[in-house]
This record gives sequence, C-alpha cells and structure tokens, in this order.
Amino acid sequence: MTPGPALQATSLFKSFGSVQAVQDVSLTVAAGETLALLGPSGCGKSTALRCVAGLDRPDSGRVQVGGRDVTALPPEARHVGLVFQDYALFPHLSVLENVAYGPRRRGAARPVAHAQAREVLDLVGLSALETRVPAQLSGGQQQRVALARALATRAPLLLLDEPLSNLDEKLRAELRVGLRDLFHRVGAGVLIVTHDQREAQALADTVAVMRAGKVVQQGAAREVFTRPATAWVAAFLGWSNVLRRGGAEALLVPEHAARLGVGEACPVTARHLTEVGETVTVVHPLGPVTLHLSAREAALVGESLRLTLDPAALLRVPDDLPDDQENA
Ligand SMILES: Nc1ncnc2c1ncn2[C@@H]1O[C@H](COP(=O)(O)OP(=O)(O)OP(=O)(O)O)[C@@H](O)[C@H]1O
Repeated sequence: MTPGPALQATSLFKSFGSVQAVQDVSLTVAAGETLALLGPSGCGKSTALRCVAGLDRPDSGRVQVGGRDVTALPPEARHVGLVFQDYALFPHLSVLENVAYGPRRRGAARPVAHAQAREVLDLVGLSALETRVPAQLSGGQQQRVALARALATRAPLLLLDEPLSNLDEKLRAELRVGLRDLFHRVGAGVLIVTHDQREAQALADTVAVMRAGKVVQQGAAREVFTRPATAWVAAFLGWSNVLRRGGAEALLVPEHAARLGVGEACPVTARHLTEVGETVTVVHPLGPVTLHLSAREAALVGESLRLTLDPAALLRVPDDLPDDQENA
C-alpha cells in the first residue's frame, strides 16, 4: 500500500521572468481521490501541474508522491501517469505498444504488459485499433490512447491536463462516467486540470480554485460549488446572482433562496428562451436577479414577477471582484 497521500505538494513557487505563475500553492490528493484544479486561463494551473510532474522545476517548494520526495527527480523517475497536450505518443509504436510501454518499463513481462494494456484500451473503447500507429488515429483517439497509457502505468498518481478536450460531447459524457469508476477501481490519486465545470463536478471529490497564481479556495467539491468563499469564486463558478453591495461584501443567491409568486412585485428587465424554459432578469430591492424558470413558471411571468429572497439562504461573502465588474 502507498505510504502517505498520493500527492503532497507543499508551497510551490514558479516564476517566468517577471510573471509569478505559481505562488505558494499547496495541494494534497489522497489515494483514490480526484482533485480538480480550476481557474481562468493563465492563472497557473498547467504550471502547477507541470511542477508536480517534473516537467517544470519549481523555484521552491516540495513534491511528494506516495510519501516519497520526488522534488529533485526527473519526470520518468516520479512514477506518475501523465496525460498532457505536449506529452506525445511514440509515433513508431502501435497503440498496444504505446500503452504497454509503462508496464514494460517497470519490468512487466511482455504478455503481462499487453494484458494490462488491453484492459485499459477496452475501457477507453479502442480495443479494435490496437495495431494502428498514432498517425492513423484521429485527435480524439490519440487522446484516449494517452489516457490509456497513463492508466496502464498503475502509478499512485495520475496527472491529467484537459484530458477530454479533443473529444466530442457524447464521448466526453461516456468517458466521464467510465473514468470516475475506473479512478476509484485503480485507487490512484488523480490531479486533473479542466476548463469544463461539468467534468469537474462529475469527476472530482475535491476542488482547488486558482486565481493569479494562488489557490483561493480548496475543499470538498460539493462544498466549493455550493458555498463559494468569495464573490470572485462564485462568479468564476458560474453563479448567476452575485449581488454587489457597494462595500466589502457581496450576497450570493442560491437557487433555493428564491420564492416565486410571493413578496414584492419586481419589474422584469430581460427574458431569454432556453432549451428547458426561460431565463428572466428582475430588479429586486437587493439588486438585479436572474432566474432560470421552467416553461410552466415562465408562462406566469408578465411585466413583473413577485419574488422573495429567503434572507437565511443568502450567502454573505467578501467582495473581491474587480471594481469595474458589474453585478456578475
Ligand atoms: N514557459 C513559459 N515561459 C513564460 N511564461 C510562461 C510559461 N509557461 C507559462 N507561462 C505564463 O505563466 C502564467 C500561467 O500559465 P499557465 O499555462 O500555467 O496557466 P493556465 O491556468 O494553465 O492557463 P490555460 O488554462 O490557458 O492553459 C501565464 O501568464 C503564462 O503566460
């Protein structure tokens, strides 16, 4: 069994010239747990992942994998499975040999390595293509081979940078379910960088949100998604109603805080049809509130809408949004 967490990264710093890409980032991933690293483009997610992988050398900080200090080791000696955009497949090897490479390198006999490779190729739906070389595959198929190759290493830690980004929506949805099962089955810790919040919600047990090189919130995925720590985190996570109060505080309005048909009549300022109903914006005394209504609820909306916001359900958080950002 692995002694210690799959990953313990402690106080990582990394600058490129004057750009402080990663500042004091600490991440823990328990064995069998998936941590999603989220944040806007350029906030340092990939750099943090590359420091953990050994592809970038941190200016300071420590990386432990399975209780072993790997800070000074090159990527191949860290025993981590990598799926990175720029960590290409071997062009001259077949799909099967690409996937079997990790087990072979770690001393598995060819038949054993092939059996392990076939198991994960089956999972990613590529069994039929095992004799092809990468040039004979589509981008999405290559991405699935890379995923299979990382899984086949049976490393205690898997590092995935946008692993499903080249796939179409149907395949992504299928793989999200398959991957969650597989991650739990193999018991590896997983650190995943993704832009896709559905992916994070489907796969992650814990979440770390980064802003400008720093981790601004880290915790159980459900907790982070339902109780963002600040206005900026809420806006980033796609909360519709972040009501700025003009001071240091903002109010977050969870969906369940809104009671329709009772209370003050709020003027309707905008309506947009959606696939499942309508999005309606009204002016509430606390600020503009956008509601996602079913078609049946939307049918009851006229010039105004009676709306009560349950004060006990509102979340009060520090307002750390830039001054020029209107109510998000
Ligand atoms: N090799 C490099 N040389 C110089 N600057 C770099 C290098 N790699 C990253 N940076 C800079 O460091 C910052 C963080 O980049 P990083 O790629 O880690 O962000 P990210 O959150 O992964 O972004 P994205 O979601 O767009 O991939 C950015 O300002 C980027 O321009």
